[in-house]
Amino acid sequence: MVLAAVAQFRSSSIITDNLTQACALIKKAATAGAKAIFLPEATDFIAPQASVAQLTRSRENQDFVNAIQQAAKQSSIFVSVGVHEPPGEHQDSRDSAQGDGRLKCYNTHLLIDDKGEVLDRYRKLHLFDVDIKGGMKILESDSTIKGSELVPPRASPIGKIGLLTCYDLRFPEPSLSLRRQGADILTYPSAFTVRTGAAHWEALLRARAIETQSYVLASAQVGQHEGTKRVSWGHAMIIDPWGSIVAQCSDIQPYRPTFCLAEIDLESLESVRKEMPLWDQRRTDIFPTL
Ligand SMILES: O=C(O)CNC(=O)[C@H](CS)NC(=O)CCC(=O)C(=O)O
Repeated sequence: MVLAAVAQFRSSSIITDNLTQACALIKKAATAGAKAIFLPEATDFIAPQASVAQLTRSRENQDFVNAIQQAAKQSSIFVSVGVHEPPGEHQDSRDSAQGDGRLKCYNTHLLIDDKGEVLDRYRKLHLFDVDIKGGMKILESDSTIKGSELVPPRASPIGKIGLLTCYDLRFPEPSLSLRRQGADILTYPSAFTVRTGAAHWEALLRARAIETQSYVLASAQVGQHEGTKRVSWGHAMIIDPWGSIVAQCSDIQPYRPTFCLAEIDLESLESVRKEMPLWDQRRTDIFPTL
């Protein structure tokens, strides 16, 4: 069995501050014995929409990913982290089809190994464009280009990791597809809103764990993001393949950067899947295979 750490903290618009707290958590999780740590969506910064394009292209933001890679290497730990990624170097031809002249970014989930190499780069497929009465109006697509592919699960010391992000949680298709491709662990670095988080966060995470019979690791932004109207729900947690919440970060205020830890037990994952063989029972004669 191996330990995984799932982080919870509040990113501001100061990239260097966010880097400092992320690196401190990486080190601490490694010292606690974790083989992988999962940092939230937008760990690099959360800022007003108007500054997203500029911050995404800033020097500090380039340095951010390099420094996280160094930290992973120094502490010999896998790191999953959500960042704003400028299109360009890794741009694919479909980006231009979505372009409307505005500078945009990808909402990218990076998986970095214990040598500091970026193994995978998943770009959020579903963008959070909503207008909720009593909640928030957010148009993520104003600043963000949607990704165009799912990344196959990646082998790691804690098992095969499937990469998703935040709002993707509401769509069962990518989690079913990742499970079919061999994932043991689904990861949802997030920044849920308070209104939708209170109503849906835990239910959705547990549903994804139960229906895929996989671990679900859900890191989260928490609290009020300075200079914006945004408040994040927190409640970062780890759910096992039976649907039990096996670890959860504190909800005591004032919020401090923190993580929760849980053993990833792939043997019990296999017995859950064997005892209730959902994958052999799927009606692929009636429903399409995802
Ligand atoms: O880029 C950033 O600044 C960070 N990204 C986010 O906060 C994203 C897009 S605005 N948030 C969500 O997807 C929340 C989903 C949610 O709350 C729900 O599904 O209910």
